[in-house]
Amino acid sequence: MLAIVIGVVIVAAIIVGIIWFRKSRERGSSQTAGQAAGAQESASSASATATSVRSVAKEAAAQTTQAGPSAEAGATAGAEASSATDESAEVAETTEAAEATELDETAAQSDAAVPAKRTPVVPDIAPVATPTANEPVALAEAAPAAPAESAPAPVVESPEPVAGRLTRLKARLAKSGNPFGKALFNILTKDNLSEADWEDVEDTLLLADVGAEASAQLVDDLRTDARVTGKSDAAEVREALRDKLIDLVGRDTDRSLNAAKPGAHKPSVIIMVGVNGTGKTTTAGKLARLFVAEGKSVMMGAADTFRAAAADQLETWGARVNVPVVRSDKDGADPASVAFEASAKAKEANTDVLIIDTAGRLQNKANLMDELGKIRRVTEKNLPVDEVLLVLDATTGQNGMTQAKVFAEAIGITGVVLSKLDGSAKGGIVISVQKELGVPVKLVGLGEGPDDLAPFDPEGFVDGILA
Ligand SMILES: Nc1nc2c(ncn2[C@@H]2O[C@H](COP(=O)(O)OP(=O)(O)OP(=O)(O)O)[C@@H](O)[C@H]2O)c(=O)[nH]1
Repeated sequence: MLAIVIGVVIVAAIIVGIIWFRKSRERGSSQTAGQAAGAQESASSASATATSVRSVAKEAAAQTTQAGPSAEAGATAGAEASSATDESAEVAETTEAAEATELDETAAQSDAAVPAKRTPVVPDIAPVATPTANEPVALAEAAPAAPAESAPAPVVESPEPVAGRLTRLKARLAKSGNPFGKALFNILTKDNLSEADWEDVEDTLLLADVGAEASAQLVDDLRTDARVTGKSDAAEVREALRDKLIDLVGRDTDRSLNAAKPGAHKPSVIIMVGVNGTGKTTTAGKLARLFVAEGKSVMMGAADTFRAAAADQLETWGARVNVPVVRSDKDGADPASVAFEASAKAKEANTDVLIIDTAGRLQNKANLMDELGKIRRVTEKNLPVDEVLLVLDATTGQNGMTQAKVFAEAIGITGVVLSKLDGSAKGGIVISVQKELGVPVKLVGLGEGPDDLAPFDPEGFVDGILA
């Protein structure tokens, strides 16, 4: 009996032991499962962070993809136009590209931090980020060099000093087929001048476009001068003739440009007028150089909107001596609006001189009056007009005189530029134009070279035509 009881107790103890062992095993495995779930959660959150960084990286990479071609376009535009807008666009695009690269690297680092979840995502990033991020960076590095290569700094010239220009050009004047003074001298040094010789003197003057009135006056003066009629030596005849010619040209006339006078307005405005083809644009360019040679600051206004190439021509002249040109990009724009803008800009920049080029091709006097009057009026809203220079082609002689009078009536001129005197046999126009228009010849054009414009000097001119 005792043995049976002991056996039952042992069996019960074994059963309790088994139950306890099982329960404790179950508790242990649920803890492990919880820990496993926690670990899984952290892994997912790390993965989420990585995914969000990647999505920023993707976005940046997408911007980079867009930035690629536009940066290229920007670089090209910058090279061609050196536009500030393009440059800043380029800078912005370049920054985006660099940021994209940076973000991409960050994303890659984050990925590296969660190797377990990274494997399926990496191929997503890699193909997008790598090629597109690198392209613009390469372009960005190349971009600053591009404008320097395609737009070399223009060479700025130093114009020839003004003093002595006419001396240099005197020889050209003598060779120009213009030495009517020399023809006169040859007649006047003959012995016993006959009436026919005096007629030859007058004809020579008329052919040289001295004008009827001035020619008759000169012949009278010479006939009464004992140094000429008294059959004295050649040197005396030459001296007498030289004196008379200088008097006729105007020995003491004030020929200085108003802009160069003490107390000139600043900016001092000069308007160039004249018939088409006389050399207005060329003279405006040469005149700018003349002022630059004197150390003055200059601006030009391209109000010749009639001839399409005139503004380009003026810009080329300006660029050579660093003189800015105000122009319209539209062909046939209102010349008065260009003059207005030019005078406003010159005033703002406080330049010493503003030179305004105008068109010469006007059908009739009413048109001319309207256009030139308007140019003058709108300019005067900003600045007073100190000078109106009429450019007269010396080769056209008396024909040009009629047109010159129309311009003088239309706008009122303060001086004449006699262009193309180097190729003219009609240098006498210097005398007749002054007599008929009542204004001095202030400048002469003696060639197509940039510095072939000189202040008119009566003695130098007479010496040139007597040589
Ligand atoms: N030989 C010589 N040629 C000159 C001189 N001045 C101007 N020219 C030439 O004359 C031609 C016409 O000059 P432009 O300046 O274009 O004439 P423009 O008056 O502005 O002409 P439009 O705009 O049509 O009214 C050009 O070939 C110039 O080189 C000069 O003093 N001597």
